[in-house]
Amino acid sequence: MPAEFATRLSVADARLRVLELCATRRLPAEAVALESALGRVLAEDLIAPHDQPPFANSAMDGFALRGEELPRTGERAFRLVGQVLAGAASAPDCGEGECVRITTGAPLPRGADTVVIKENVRVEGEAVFVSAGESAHANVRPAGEDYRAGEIALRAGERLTPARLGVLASLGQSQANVARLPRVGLFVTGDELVPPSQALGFGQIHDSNRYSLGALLRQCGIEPEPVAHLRDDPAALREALRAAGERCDVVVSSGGVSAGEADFLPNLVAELGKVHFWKVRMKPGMPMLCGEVGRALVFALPGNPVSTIATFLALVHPALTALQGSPGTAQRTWRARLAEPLAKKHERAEFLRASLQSRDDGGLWAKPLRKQGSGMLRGVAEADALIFVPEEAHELDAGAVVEVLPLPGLF
Ligand SMILES: Nc1nc2c(c(=O)[nH]1)N[C@H]1C(S)=C(S)[C@@H](COP(=O)(O)OP(=O)(O)OC[C@H]3O[C@@H](n4cnc5c(N)ncnc54)[C@H](O)[C@@H]3O)O[C@H]1N2
Ligand code: MOO
Repeated sequence: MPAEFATRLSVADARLRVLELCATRRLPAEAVALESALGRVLAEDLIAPHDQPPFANSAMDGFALRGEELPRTGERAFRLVGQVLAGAASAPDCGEGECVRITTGAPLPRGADTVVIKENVRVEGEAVFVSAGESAHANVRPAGEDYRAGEIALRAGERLTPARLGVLASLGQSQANVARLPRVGLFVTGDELVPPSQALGFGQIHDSNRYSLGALLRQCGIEPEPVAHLRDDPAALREALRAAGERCDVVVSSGGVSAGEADFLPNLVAELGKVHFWKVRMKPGMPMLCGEVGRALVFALPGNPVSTIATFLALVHPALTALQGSPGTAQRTWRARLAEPLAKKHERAEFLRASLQSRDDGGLWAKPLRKQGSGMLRGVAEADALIFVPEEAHELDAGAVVEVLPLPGLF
């Protein structure tokens, strides 16, 4: 195994290295219909091609008139000269002493600058009586009050949420220019693994990482290639890695990356491509490896089910978003207070499984769960978030502010 790769990196350094690697591998843009663009990352700024709203319009159902003519005392009658409903082909003008019946969203008639809601007037034939107390310019939405033509409405790197898809549509876009999704190959390795549908023989366990990892990828909007189960056989692993390196942008694997007699992946990645780093000072997940084979970035994650999830969240998720040009939510820092004191003996950073509680005083509190073993899925299954305990923190009091990484699907 060649020695020229970094090892035992801090989580922060590993993340920086991953982001550097992704910066040189940005995925190209493609046009996608809005219906399919949820969760995708914009590849270019969207400049508003027109004002939004495109014309001044009424915010309420009522009567459009000239605000300067509103009575200061008593009431005043306005002559009703017509109506304009949302979607009408034209609107009558509003002259002195006149008013026009208007509905929400309808263009404001020329001459009018104010809408009085229908609940506040009395209509007698052609006369509309308005009392004192109304405000000039009320209930009018000026053209461009939301977005002005020419301004940046959405920025490259922003993930398309339901509201942002609405913005694109409201500005006349039927497609979004987004980064292509990474093609991800997913391997689970290990002779002990059998599918959940198969009865367990001696020393066998059901393969759970295939489902956890597949679901984590789907929550990133990525449908992985059909998952390959590889035996702990160097020839099979070599061929699978080599082939995946030709067609994938990213390869994610679980298992076979530590120090055991059947842990072949580090040597194979070094042989077929390059190891960027192996081992990160985190618990769980220390043995993870990042390298490249062919055109694919390779993330070989430790097989312990919790280690697999923690390393995915800490380092693979940021990579997947960075490849698409998004700073990503993984980089967003959430803070909470510790619901109970913590003691950590080792020198690695720790990702503790925790439940989150949003208390009445507005504070967010994180309570570590009891099952913290890296093979104990129950800990993550019952958790809302991972508490990040930095390397240097050994004793933390209840109430201490800590960084938390919400598990996908929580927000
Ligand atoms: N002598 C040492 N032993 C170990 C070290 C070490 O540094 N020196 N590191 C330990 C740590 S920490 C971890 S984490 C594991 C990681 O090992 P591997 O990545 O090589 O993974 P495996 O040995 O293949 O599996 C570990 C564990 O996880 C189970 N597993 C594997 N794949 C799946 C799956 N798809 N679904 C469910 N469970 C899976 C597997 O049966 C093992 O129990 O190594 C420690 N050892
Ligand atoms: O790092 Mo291992 O993931 O502690 O069990």
